[in-house]
Amino acid sequence: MKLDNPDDCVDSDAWLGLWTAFRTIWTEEADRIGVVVGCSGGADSVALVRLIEAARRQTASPASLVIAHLNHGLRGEDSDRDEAHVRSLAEELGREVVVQRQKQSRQAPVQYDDDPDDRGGSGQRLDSDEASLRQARRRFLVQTAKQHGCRYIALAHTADDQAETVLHHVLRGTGSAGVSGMAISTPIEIDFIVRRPLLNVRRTLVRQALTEIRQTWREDLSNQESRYTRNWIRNEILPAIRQRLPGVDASLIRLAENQSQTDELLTRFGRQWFDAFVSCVLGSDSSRWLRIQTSFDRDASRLWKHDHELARDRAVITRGLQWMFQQYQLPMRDMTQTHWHRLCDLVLKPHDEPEMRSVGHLPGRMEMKSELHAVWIGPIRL
Ligand SMILES: Nc1ncnc2c1ncn2[C@@H]1O[C@H](COP(=O)(O)OP(=O)(O)OP(=O)(O)O)[C@@H](O)[C@H]1O
Repeated sequence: MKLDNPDDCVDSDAWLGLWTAFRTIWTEEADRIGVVVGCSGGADSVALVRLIEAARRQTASPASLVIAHLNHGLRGEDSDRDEAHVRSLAEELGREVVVQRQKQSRQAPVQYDDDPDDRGGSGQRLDSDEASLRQARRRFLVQTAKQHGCRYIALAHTADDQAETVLHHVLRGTGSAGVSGMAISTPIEIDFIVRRPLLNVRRTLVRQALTEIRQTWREDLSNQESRYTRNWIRNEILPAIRQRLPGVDASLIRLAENQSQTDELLTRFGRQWFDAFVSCVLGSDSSRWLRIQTSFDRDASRLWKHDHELARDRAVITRGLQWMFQQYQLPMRDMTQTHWHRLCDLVLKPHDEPEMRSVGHLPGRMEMKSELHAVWIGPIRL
């Protein structure tokens, strides 16, 4: 069966169902934008490559589609077979493939704004190993997008991944952002957008569709082991809950949708708060400091003058501070609830003397200072 065009697969109900769900998110506008697709060789990402390829051909779009695979090399020959599978898929489609073999050295974790699994604490060591792999993939995908002039990075997360993510966050303890799960579109590193066009699709539909169109994929057998908390939730916890509450996945997904609406609103206020109250100041030794205005006397904060309560709302300030950390790429991974509370308290109640005083440290060897009408954080390297 030829797979270049979705019309070639009309005899597959599952493929058509998958194509329709994909097309509600991946519009014709998306066809005109260069994309890097992260492909592990697994069912979901193989399907995503096929779908984006079909969309490109349907609209005869010349925009690039780069297939990117990071070979972590953790499963010996099995990893090499995954890589070979991705290479042969790219060759069959006549698309460029970028493969990188990961060096087996530990790199310092880097926080990415949109990775919900990276929010809210360190968790167990194994889980943080898994988070490091995910971060290495993100670094690689962003780098590939930069090198190929692509704006989109497409990932194949499904509705099942969303349900697992939300439950994982709830069990581990999370803020509102964690309960929102993953978004269909998230900006990353200013110039790029992570797209998740399969986020409303169930994993079973993907597999059924691939089987019907006779497209093979690689099965990562290590996913069946429950060593990682994420796999344990996928393999043991969710199936056990489903036996008694068959609608659990839908409930978790709905919870994420509802929460993300509230969360968007909070982020909007948080950004406005940041714009009104935060400025970056060059220190005497050419280091930089962030100055957080705590009074309403600047022109920029006029917006907030008529709504003092909102400007002093803890949730808004905390979100504004988190936005500030993202904008200046400050190390957020090691920030605990206690750090956020401490910062928030300082902003709400700075010292009432005019002299600046050091009032503690933050992760990443940063210092907090407080004075009348302002809190300072730094030094930071830009
Ligand atoms: N080794 C990899 N190289 C490039 N991209 C990857 C790699 N592993 C995963 N991705 C991308 O990141 C997404 C999320 O990763 P995750 O580990 O949750 O997926 P997965 O279980 O490997 O699923 P699948 O490959 O079936 O999509 C994948 O859907 C895929 O788009």
